[in-house]
Amino acid sequence: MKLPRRFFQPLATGAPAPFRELPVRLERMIHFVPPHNDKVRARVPELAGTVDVVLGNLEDAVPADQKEAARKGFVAMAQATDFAATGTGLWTRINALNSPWILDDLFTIVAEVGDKLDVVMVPKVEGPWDIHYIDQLLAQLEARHGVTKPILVHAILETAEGVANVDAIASASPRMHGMSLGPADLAASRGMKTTRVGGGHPDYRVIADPAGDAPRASAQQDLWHYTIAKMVDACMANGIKAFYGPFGDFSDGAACEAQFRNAFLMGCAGAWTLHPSQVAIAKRVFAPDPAEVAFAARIVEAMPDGTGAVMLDGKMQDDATWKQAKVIVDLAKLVAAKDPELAAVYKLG
Ligand SMILES: CC(=O)SCCNC(=O)CCNC(=O)[C@H](O)C(C)(C)COP(=O)(O)OP(=O)(O)OC[C@H]1O[C@@H](n2cnc3c(N)ncnc32)[C@H](O)[C@@H]1OP(=O)(O)O
Ligand SMILES: CC(=O)C(=O)O
Ligand SMILES: [Mg+2]
Repeated sequence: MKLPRRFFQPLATGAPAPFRELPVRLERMIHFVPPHNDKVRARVPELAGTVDVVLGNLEDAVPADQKEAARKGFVAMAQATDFAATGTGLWTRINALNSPWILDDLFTIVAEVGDKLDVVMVPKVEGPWDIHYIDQLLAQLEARHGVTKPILVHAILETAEGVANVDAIASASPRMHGMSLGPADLAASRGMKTTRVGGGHPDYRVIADPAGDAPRASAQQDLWHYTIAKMVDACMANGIKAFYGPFGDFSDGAACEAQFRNAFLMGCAGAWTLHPSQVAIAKRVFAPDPAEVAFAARIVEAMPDGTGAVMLDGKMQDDATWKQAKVIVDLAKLVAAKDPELAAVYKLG
């Protein structure tokens, strides 16, 4: 374990000091772009104003013979658009630590566009040692290329070993931005019997006790509940953010919305969008319900210093519900600052 006083020291001479607190940003969706696809990449300047984060994906879903094209495409798209002008995050997902591509990914991207990059997403993180490696390497590259803003790290939770080490991953470095569930690789790593990318499974259910000859009620359960809860606790305990990952069935918007909403209610800040049709779903889900915002605002107003006990509509409010209300009101303010339509609905001062 590193000494507490050394935790926030830069890991290379000339590298920027790590953030003490994460920058406050609205990240309802991390929109995946395949940078080797010229047609999709050409849309990025227009897309950037409509999503909270644009991520250039270099890992899975990019064929091995297109890895170099994806890397070059990412550099081109990062150079072509002023993401900061619209408050849009620019992220990349690099290849895995054991792949032949990761060094070229980081060496090229930090050299070419390190000053524009907000977050590096690292796949298949198994334990804190993976984060320490990336942390050190990024510091060396930041120093070499004069990058002045620290590049953050986001881990994908997608192996059984990673889940076992989730707390240690979350606290591995002040560079940690957050974590996303990777349901496809995680299912494979765990030996789960599903070919789906996220979402439920019709055979994962509970069944009511028999009651005579009546048909027994049965309901599908959420395969990801345990992992999301564990990830949210690890992230929030360490002041970083949790995200649902991808939902692979683009044809089933309702199921995507239900899965995203469960994650939102459980504490996640956002989810991945792989297809344009999922952006509107994420916008709908990862903004608080206007009726909840109105009630939360009444709680905050009724308890100006956040202490005591009051009754609102027959419901007891105290210091704890004030904190719950603050979560909702603070998020609504963040959303309102970016979305004039919701700002008009929320009517927050
Ligand atoms: C398990 C994991 O690791 S998940 C993360 C890895 N996976 C990814 O990153 C996949 C990202 N998404 C994609 O690459 C694409 O959506 C694909 C290849 C899966 C499907 O693409 P298509 O077959 O073109 O889908 P579809 O025809 O429905 O697309 C409709 C339009 O949206 C565009 N589009 C599709 N995906 C995207 C995207 N992610 N961003 C922007 N535009 C997109 C298409 O180019 C198409 O444009 P057009 O109407 O002008 O022709
Ligand atoms: C998100 C991801 O990479 C996975 O599900 O495997
Ligand atoms: Mg994966």
